[in-house]
Amino acid sequence: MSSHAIQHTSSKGKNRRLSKNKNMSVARNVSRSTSNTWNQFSTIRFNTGFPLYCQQFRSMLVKRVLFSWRNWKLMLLQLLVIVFFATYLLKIVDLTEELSPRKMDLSQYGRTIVPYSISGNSPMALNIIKNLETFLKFNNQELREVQGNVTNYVLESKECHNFCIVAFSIKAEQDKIIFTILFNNDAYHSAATSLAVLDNILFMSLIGPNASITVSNKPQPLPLYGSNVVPTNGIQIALCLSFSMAVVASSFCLQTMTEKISKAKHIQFVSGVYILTYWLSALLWDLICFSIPCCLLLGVFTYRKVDAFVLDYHFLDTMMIFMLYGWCVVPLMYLGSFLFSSVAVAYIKLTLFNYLSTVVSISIHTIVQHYGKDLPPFAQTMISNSLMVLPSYNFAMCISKFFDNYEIKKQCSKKFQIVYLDCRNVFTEKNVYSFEEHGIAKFLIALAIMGLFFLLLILCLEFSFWNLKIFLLNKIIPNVFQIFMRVNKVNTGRNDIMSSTVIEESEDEDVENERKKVLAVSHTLQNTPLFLKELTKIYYKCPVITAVRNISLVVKKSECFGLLGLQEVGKTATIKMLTGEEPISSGVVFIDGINITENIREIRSRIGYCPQSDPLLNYMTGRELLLMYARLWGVPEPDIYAYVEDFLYSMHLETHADNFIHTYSKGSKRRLSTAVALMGRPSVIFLDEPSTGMDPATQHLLRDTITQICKTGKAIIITSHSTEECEALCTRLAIMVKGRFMCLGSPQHLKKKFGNVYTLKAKVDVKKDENKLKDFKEFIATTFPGNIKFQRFHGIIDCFIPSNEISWGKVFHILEDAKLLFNLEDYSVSQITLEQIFLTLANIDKMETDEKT
Ligand SMILES: Nc1ncnc2c1ncn2[C@@H]1O[C@H](COP(=O)(O)OP(=O)(O)OP(=O)(O)O)[C@@H](O)[C@H]1O
Repeated sequence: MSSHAIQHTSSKGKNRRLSKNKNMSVARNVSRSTSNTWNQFSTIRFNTGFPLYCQQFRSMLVKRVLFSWRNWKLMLLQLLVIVFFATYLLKIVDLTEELSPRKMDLSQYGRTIVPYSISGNSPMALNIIKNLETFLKFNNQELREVQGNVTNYVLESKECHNFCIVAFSIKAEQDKIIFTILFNNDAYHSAATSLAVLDNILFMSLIGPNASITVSNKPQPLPLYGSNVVPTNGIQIALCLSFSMAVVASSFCLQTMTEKISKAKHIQFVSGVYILTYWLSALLWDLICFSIPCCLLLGVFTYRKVDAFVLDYHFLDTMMIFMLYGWCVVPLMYLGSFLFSSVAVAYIKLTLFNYLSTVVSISIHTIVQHYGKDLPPFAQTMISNSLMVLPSYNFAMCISKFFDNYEIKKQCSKKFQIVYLDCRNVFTEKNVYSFEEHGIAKFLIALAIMGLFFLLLILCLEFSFWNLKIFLLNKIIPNVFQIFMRVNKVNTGRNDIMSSTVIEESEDEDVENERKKVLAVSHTLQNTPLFLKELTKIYYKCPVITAVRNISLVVKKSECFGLLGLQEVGKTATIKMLTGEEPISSGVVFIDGINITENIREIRSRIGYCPQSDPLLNYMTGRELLLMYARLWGVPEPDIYAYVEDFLYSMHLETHADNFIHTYSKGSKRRLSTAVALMGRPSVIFLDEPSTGMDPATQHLLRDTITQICKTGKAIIITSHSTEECEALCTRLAIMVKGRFMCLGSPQHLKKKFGNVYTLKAKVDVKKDENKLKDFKEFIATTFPGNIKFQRFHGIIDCFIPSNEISWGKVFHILEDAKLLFNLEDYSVSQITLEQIFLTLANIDKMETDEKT
């Protein structure tokens, strides 16, 4: 069956490429082929149970892999940022615990002036001055002899104030020479440098002009702080990694957010994907992705010689810490994505959250450790335990303590131990995985438990989200609103804000009959594909918007029902309620006998849905997307390629099948979204303006496809602005105005019912007499009594006159007489079309207003 379908498809595709102008004949061929195709589909045995679960898991995993693969530039950029930051920050921290020595020589200060004064006459003193001159010349310094006391010169010379670091006073007496060195107390290390200069010239005087002494200032290792003498580098390393980790972790919200915003997630659930499959496959792939930057960080540790994390198989421990952090933080990012409605905002805010939560939690931890001794023990425990809710805190603690533990053991095993270290056994022999103060066991366990908790929270939210939403939107918000209204009424004396929800208006006979039918035999009709009773949708904004008002309807198998209406009349709101995108405010909806409010998950696997905006995954090709949805529905693998090929063909998409969706035109995207909605085995298919942006040939093709699908027993609900489309497709339709059905019935019925009307268009010459227009209106109203609706534009009157008992001849006779009487320039009378019925009913408010004026 399948291979036959593919051959059939390709030959037809070739025909179409031969001539662009044969679109209509192609459409007819398609009609023949699709009717066979849809019949063949009804014989496919869809997978269920475990095979379906595996198939769905596979398709969800493939989707994630494609997202990462196709966004490789973004991923690469992220990896580079992570490696760069980690490498750079670890360099700043300088982990070689011994600080580098600083040379104590004058050239460190640039070119300086070295003033000296000499008194007395001694060959030795002269030799020393000579050596001083040689030494300073070699170091590019200026030697300057001053007369009198050098101290006075230093005090009085402005130049010396800025450029003198060292000054000499040499006093030769009978049996001794007195050297006095003055050093600039404002400059760092000037005392040591001055002595180094003196030592050098004395050494040169003793050994010879080539002798020299290099003096360096080399600090001791940094003292180690804390009650139990714990090095501080661990915390610094954790802080260095925190930014990289924040960037990586928050990137896992990207795909989830994209799918949520484009409604692709909703459509995947509508296509039957299990909640568990959706999230577990996402988590599995994201953890695999998370391991890549972690491996790179191990490389950075090796390069920066952070031995604690790599030597002696410690890279395995480090990897375990990283992966446990991933397990915990990735579900948290998924949860975070529930809060936002923009991908960029979510990414930035979650990155900030991850980074700041590390910095803040470590700061709190440090403050409590050093200054919290006055706090009662239970308060200390409570603070540190509450911080353990944060994945970033647990991760930072694991990294810090793991590093500190290794370093203490390393330092204590040296022959000469650092004086500040406490190398008692209690600190050196403790296992790093212990629950003691230096151990990381409790943080690892916290990461594992919190990860599981976040994952369960996601699943709980997904399972109970619908009920929560119903509770919030139908119980809490209306009550809060009522209270607000009462307060408002008391304060302002007004009572008009809610009044829009309780307007009682007379109803069309057919609409009323449908309601009566629904109310009378609701128990037997509930098993039909779609059953709605008194469906209402209220948006609690200011002012309150009643988007859908008490509509009742039954749609049977093989029926295509059209919702026709102008913009903002409640078509999409109705569809959103019927597909579980939004909860109903009041009323009852049954799909296949299942109550939508009580069992939304069961409902989702029985509907197909094409929303108004295309719920597509732009990084996939059309074929990949349809393959994914076919797998979600459980189409068996041997049939799946032919199945998808037939959908591509029936939607005229086979030439674009292997192009990325982001390159598709609006019309092609619409066709692909429609194909997604028609796939699988839903009982009811909802198509919200499916033909928007399609060319006429493709619209024709779509109509054929929908007609054929209807014949297989599915019910289709379609919203449209086009009467032509509804007339061609729908077995019944309703025209919606202000959230209500204005009329309901088959296109023929509506034409018959509203067709006993003539449309009269007349142009009155108002230049001669402006009152003629008004007079002519009154004349029409009295001559053709009944339901006359007027529209007026610049002297042209457009109105409907009842055709009951008035023949064409009589109408023309009356109008010929009126032509002279009312200065008619021209007029025409014709039979009303469905479009005019639609426009008349849809515009009824505007016309009523016009009529009053
Ligand atoms: N989420 C919402 N919050 C508040 N008001 C809303 C919301 N969604 C729809 N509405 C309001 O409900 C009314 C009906 O909107 P709806 O989207 O159902 O119109 P529509 O008939 O589908 O129009 P269109 O043909 O343009 O899609 C409008 O007044 C709209 O502003």
